[in-house]
Amino acid sequence: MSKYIMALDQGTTSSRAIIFDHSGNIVASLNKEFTQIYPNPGWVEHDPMEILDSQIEVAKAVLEKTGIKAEEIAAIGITNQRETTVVWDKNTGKPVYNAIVWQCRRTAPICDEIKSNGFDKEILKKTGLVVDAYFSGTKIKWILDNVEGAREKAENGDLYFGNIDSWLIWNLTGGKAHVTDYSNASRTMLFNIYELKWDKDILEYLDIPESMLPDVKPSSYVYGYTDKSIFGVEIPIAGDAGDQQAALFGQTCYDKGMAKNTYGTGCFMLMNTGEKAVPSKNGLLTTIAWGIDDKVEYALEGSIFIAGAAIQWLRDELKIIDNSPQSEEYAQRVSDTNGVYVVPAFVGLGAPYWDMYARGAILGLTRGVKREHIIRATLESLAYQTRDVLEAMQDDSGIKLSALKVDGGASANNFLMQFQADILGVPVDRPTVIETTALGASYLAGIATGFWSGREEVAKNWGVDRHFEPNMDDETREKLYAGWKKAVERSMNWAD
Ligand SMILES: Nc1ncnc2c1ncn2[C@@H]1O[C@H](COP(=O)(O)OP(=O)(O)O)[C@@H](O)[C@H]1O
Ligand SMILES: O=P(O)(O)OC[C@H](O)CO
Repeated sequence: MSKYIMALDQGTTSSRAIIFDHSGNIVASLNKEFTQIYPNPGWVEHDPMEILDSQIEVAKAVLEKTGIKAEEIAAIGITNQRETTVVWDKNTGKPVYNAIVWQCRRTAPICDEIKSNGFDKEILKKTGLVVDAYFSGTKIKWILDNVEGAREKAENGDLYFGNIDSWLIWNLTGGKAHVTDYSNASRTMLFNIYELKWDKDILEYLDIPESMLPDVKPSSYVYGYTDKSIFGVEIPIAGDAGDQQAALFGQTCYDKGMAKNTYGTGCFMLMNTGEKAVPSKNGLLTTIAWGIDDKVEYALEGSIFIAGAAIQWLRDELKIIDNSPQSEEYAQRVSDTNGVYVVPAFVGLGAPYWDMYARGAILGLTRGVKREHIIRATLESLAYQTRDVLEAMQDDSGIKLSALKVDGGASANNFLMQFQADILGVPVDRPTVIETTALGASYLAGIATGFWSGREEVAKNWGVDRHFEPNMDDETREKLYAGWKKAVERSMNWAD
């Protein structure tokens, strides 16, 4: 009777519900954008209640739109913007503060202090992460130190911390399950990715009570059931993974050396490194890909903070395009950027630079520069940033990619994908389903509940929509890329 799986994909800019059938095809999808809150320069917040409401609203609406009954949903898979931090009172269910978003830079001074004490080396060794305001640990500390009464409540055991996955699961199960999965835990900067437990030394250093933290479970596992009041029936919640790890799973990168790049708000390249965690020499992160059947697999990750968000900036702040897809048409009206580079370091730079104080820059402006050039340069910046992390990844892993699998909203842009192949000198493969984040969460939930037998079965669903072959001579490629490196240098170490 149950014919479908529903994925709830809670991203940085929108909450999405997608229903998949047994062949991994999208039956229906709905999404809702929600408010981005910028209280100070470099600060980013979300309202956890708006996130929860928008997520439940699209889940109900997608069922209504298709006429599919809740009984026909075999399981729900959750996937989420990672690192974003919610702290709530477990007695009232109310957040004590807005969610502090992964992009938020407010905890840069805490990170500087960690580095000046040399504790960053210990953190890197235990968590695989470069100390940065990106991760949840310092965000929790900031809330406990700055929200009146929060520390006292936390010490009394009244507060829960969660990334968005935990916040959603706790609410969807009617407050029964306070859980997360290995992939999300590995993004908190509090989880020892080798011993697979919360790290007492880091918790002590940051003064975070362990009682706030969720139980860590596999990524494909029945965490609980939706409260009857939501869909009228109880549906198992059986998949949970951070959105980038879910995309790796949805792209069926199940073997060591397989990699994908997701072009959403940010851009995240992950390579499966199997049962071995590979430390990086080049500013990449070592992270948990997923935990299945009590075993974890690891990945190397290049995290780029601003990708599609730069296209939204062209739309919402500069107002030089009406919608994101229009960027493709404008970019193709000119044959190059007229020497312009856009470095979208709006919230600092992630991999491989890790500069919390870098800020955005437009370089190479002359009087002949038109909006088409700026739009094209903004799109090209996604491809240059990807080359930065691909080079680091190939060096760390010793593996040369024969093709790069892509997905996410901005991978629909053909100009960008062709330029990407050109600037990498590596072919780019776009699959038929570019909503691989949601697909991966569905696979995890479907595998846990027997809807699919396992990875071998779902791997058969992957197919190419379009292959982009590099078509640029080496000299042009290297000249353009050298210009990018020069532009990045100018944007670094800017903010106080
Ligand atoms: N055709 C396009 N060209 C360029 N960017 C696009 C295009 N379509 C969507 N985007 C960008 O992709 C992002 C949305 O992708 P999505 O995968 O939904 O992201 P997220 O999960 O981070 O919310 C937005 O930032 C949007 O600007
Ligand atoms: O919302 P996305 O898809 O850009 O993903 C955000 C990442 O999970 C941040 O680490």
